[in-house]
Amino acid sequence: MTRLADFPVRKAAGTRLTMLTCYDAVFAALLQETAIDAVLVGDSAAMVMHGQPSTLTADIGMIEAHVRAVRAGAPKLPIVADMPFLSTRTSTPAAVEAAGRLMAAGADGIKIEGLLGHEQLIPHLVQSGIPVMGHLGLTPQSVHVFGGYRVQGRDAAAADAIRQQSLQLQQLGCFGIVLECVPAGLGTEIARELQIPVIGIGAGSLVDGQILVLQDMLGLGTGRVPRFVRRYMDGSADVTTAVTHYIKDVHAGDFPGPNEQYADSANTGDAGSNG
Ligand SMILES: Nc1nc(=O)c2c([nH]1)NC[C@@H]1CN(c3ccc(C(=O)N[C@@H](CCC(=O)O)C(=O)O)cc3)CN21
Ligand SMILES: CC(C)C(=O)C(=O)O
Ligand SMILES: [Mg+2]
Repeated sequence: MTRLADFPVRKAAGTRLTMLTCYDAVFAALLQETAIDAVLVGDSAAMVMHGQPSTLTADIGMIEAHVRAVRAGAPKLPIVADMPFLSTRTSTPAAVEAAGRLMAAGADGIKIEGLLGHEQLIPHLVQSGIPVMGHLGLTPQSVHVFGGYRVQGRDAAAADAIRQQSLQLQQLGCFGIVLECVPAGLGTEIARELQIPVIGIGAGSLVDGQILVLQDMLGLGTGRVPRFVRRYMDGSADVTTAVTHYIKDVHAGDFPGPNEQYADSANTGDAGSNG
């Protein structure tokens, strides 16, 4: 595990950083025992955990509850928490209060989608003691502006805008940036230009680290997954098989067995409790 403050050091050392999303205490405890560098309590929780069609319904209370759960399951795991849709857009005091709630819930830093309109907020948060991660390329909170979850930065002008914005995020004090769904060549160039690590998701292999949604890589999703996902487990099939076995065992009277129930008090001499 790596402290968020060490992210730029890790880049300088040349070892790739690994992140996954995490929304709950069970997976947090499992991930803390691996060599994962940090987890993201992403606003993708709205889609993955709450069944919503986009991330727009995530709010500060939702992210805060998931941060609390992850921190409860993993006291030492570095946690980055997403600032949800519009939480940075109404005013600086509102954004500071929202970020403060995520930090108080156990986050070690926060992630903000996009640069434009955040030029004053990002250094203010960093100066206030809150490590900030940037997020460029496909920023899902702008799905309705993009007109879908599409690859970003395909033409020269768009690629240049993302490149300029990544440099600006570095100058504003971000400790790293997530770069989502851009051509691999653009990912490579941005990683080469920045001193802070570029954590890619659909940005090719020549960036400084990778992040995926945990349920996607475990095959626990229900629908279609993006092209950039590699499946390391067939989670949905394993869960269905286990539940099918349980139903079969109950119907057959095989569950519970002798060691999966309690003996009668009369037979054990246990007088029981009257409290
Ligand atoms: N489960 C999950 N995984 C994610 O990676 C994820 C979320 N949810 N929710 C928030 C965003 C949305 N994301 C997405 C969703 C879809 C595509 C997708 O289907 N992309 C097309 C690209 C098509 C193109 O422009 O060429 C693809 O075919 O991969 C990409 C990122 C990434 N994030
Ligand atoms: C996909 C990652 C980068 C994210 O922002 C999320 O899971 O919300
Ligand atoms: Mg997100």
